Parts: sequence; C-alpha cells; structure tokens
Amino acid sequence: MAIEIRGVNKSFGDAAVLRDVSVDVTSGSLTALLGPSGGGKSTLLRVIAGLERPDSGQVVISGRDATRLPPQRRDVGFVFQHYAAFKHMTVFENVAFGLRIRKRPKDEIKKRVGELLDLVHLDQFAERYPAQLSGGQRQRMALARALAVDPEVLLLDEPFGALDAQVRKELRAWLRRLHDEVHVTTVFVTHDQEEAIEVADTIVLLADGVVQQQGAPAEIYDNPASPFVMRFLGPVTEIDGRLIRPHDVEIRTEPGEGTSPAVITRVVRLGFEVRVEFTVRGAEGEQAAWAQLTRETVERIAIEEGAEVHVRPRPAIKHSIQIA
Ligand SMILES: Nc1ncnc2c1ncn2[C@@H]1O[C@H](COP(=O)(O)OP(=O)(O)OP(=O)(O)O)[C@@H](O)[C@H]1O
Repeated sequence: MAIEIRGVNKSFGDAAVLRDVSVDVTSGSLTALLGPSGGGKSTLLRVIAGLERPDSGQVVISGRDATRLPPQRRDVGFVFQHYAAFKHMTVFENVAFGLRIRKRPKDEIKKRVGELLDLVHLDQFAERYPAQLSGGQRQRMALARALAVDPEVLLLDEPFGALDAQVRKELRAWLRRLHDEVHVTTVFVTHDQEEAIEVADTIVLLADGVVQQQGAPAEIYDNPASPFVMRFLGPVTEIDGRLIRPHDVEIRTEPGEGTSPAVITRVVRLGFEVRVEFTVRGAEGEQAAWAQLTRETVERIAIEEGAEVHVRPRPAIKHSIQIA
C-alpha cells in the first residue's frame, strides 16, 4: 500500500472538516478524491502532503509513519490549481530546480530534465519562460517539476481546475496516458464526477468530511452505497419511490408488469440521445420524471408530447435504490 490513512480527524475551530477518515491508496494507482465543494478533499490532500497536521489519526506513506514528518521528508510531489512557477527561470530551469538543490551532477540533470520535457510534450519549449506558455503547458511543466525528484507519491489539487473545458479534457486524457507510462502513485482532487470516472482507477467520494464510498469507478456507479452517492455520480430520476438512472427507464405503449401510467410532457432531442420528460401517475399522485432514450427507440415507439404511455424501471437493471 502506498498511502494508508487511518482514522484521521481534523477540525478548524468548531468545524469538523475530516471525520474519522480512513483511506487506502494502492501502489501505482491513480486515485481521485471526489466530492462537493467544502467536503474536505483539499484538506485531506494537505494532510497527506504534510501541509496540515491531523488532530488525531495516522498517515503512513510507503510503510513509514509520516504523521509527524515535514512535507520535504515525505517523498511526495505536489501540483496545485494555480501553479507558482519561478518566473525568471526558463522551463528547463524550473523543472531542474529540485535536482539542483539536491546537488545532482550537471549531466544527470540535463538528461533527466530532457526526458521529463519529452514526457510532458514540452521538449520544444525548454528555453521559454513560464509567461510564454499557455495555461495547459504551464500545468504540464508543473507536473514535470513535481516528477523530477522521483517522488513516491504525486498529489494534484484540481490541477486543471483553472483551465477552459476543452484544454481540461485534453489534459485529462494526457494525465491518464502519462500515468500509464510512469506508474507513480497519484492522488488528485476533483469535484467533477466525469473527470474522476474517466481518469481514475479508484474513486474516494468525500462529503461532509466523511468517506461516503471508495472503489473502482464502475463499482461505485453500479453499486452506490446511498442515494447521495448515486446522485453525485450521475443523473437520476425517481419512479415509484425508486431512484434510478434515466437510461434505465423503460417506456412502453402497453401496460405490463410493474408499469405505471404516464403522460409525456416534453421531448428534447440532443443528437443521438433523447431526453423524454413525463408525469407518472402513481399511488401517491403525480410526479415528474424523465428518461434518456436513443433516437431509434423514440422513433420506434412514436413518443411525442401528450402521448399516454406506461413506464417502469427496466426489469434487468443492476442499480436502483428504494427511497420511499
Ligand atoms: N485553514 C483553514 N481554516 C479554517 N477553515 C478551513 C481551512 N481550510 C479549510 N477550511 C474549511 O474546511 C472545509 C473543507 O475545505 P476543503 O478545502 O478541504 O474542501 P474541498 O472539498 O477541497 O472543497 P473545494 O472543492 O471547494 O476546494 C471548508 O468548509 C473550509 O472552509
């Protein structure tokens, strides 16, 4: 295990920000700390980095109790959302910085920085200054700098948070590939569930300072531990007191086992996908819900506004939660 967090508590004044948090991070994994704003993600990352001391509990890094070690002795590299580069140094010098203060030989530094700039696709930019880079390039430089000293663990706090949506998407894919090449144990903070599902091999969902669930993305998506987790990981709708994914709603023209009558209120075509809104007439009155169907299905059963239909959760679905 690369990182073991055991029963960590942390308060700021009266506010308990981490409550009995225990997390295992496997060696070589890419783990997302996911959760709503204020849930404690950054604080947990800072506790791992040694920038914040827990009130109680233990942090073990590579089998060594690091709870009381200062950040520079933990063998971690970190990158924050707004990366502070040395403005008067070139990209090369920024990446070389950690190696220079460790007094590595010149040849070795040159070779290592060259490899790292290749890895982050900045080999053409070695002699530029940070101000001459785009935001995405600057974050890649920050990653190269953090990797330069071969940390056991790489900690990233919303590293792409300040960038526009397109660049963010590119960097996500790039981070995944980089990790496949380098395999350094990486923990990154994100509030974006899509980013976590796409990039991470393990997700730790943190809200109100409590770990709500941890596991592989598909496992959490398919077997959410609570309505909160199910809602946080993707769209949901409610039919007959059951919380289900909108793509797990079946709409039929004829009644069948377990169906409820419904009236279509709106059909929105979003390319391949069609969002069908309807009102279900259940035992407790009328309720608005929606389904995500393919264009083909919508055309096959001729769904249109005002149509009277019958709905139910698809019989074979894996995940639904009884909430009423
Ligand atoms: N140094 C501090 N002093 C006082 N309160 C703090 C401090 N750092 C964090 N907090 C509070 O702790 C709570 C958790 O903050 P944290 O930054 O860990 O959450 P987060 O999940 O990373 O949220 P976000 O996604 O908004 O960054 C918040 O309510 C925050 O205001």
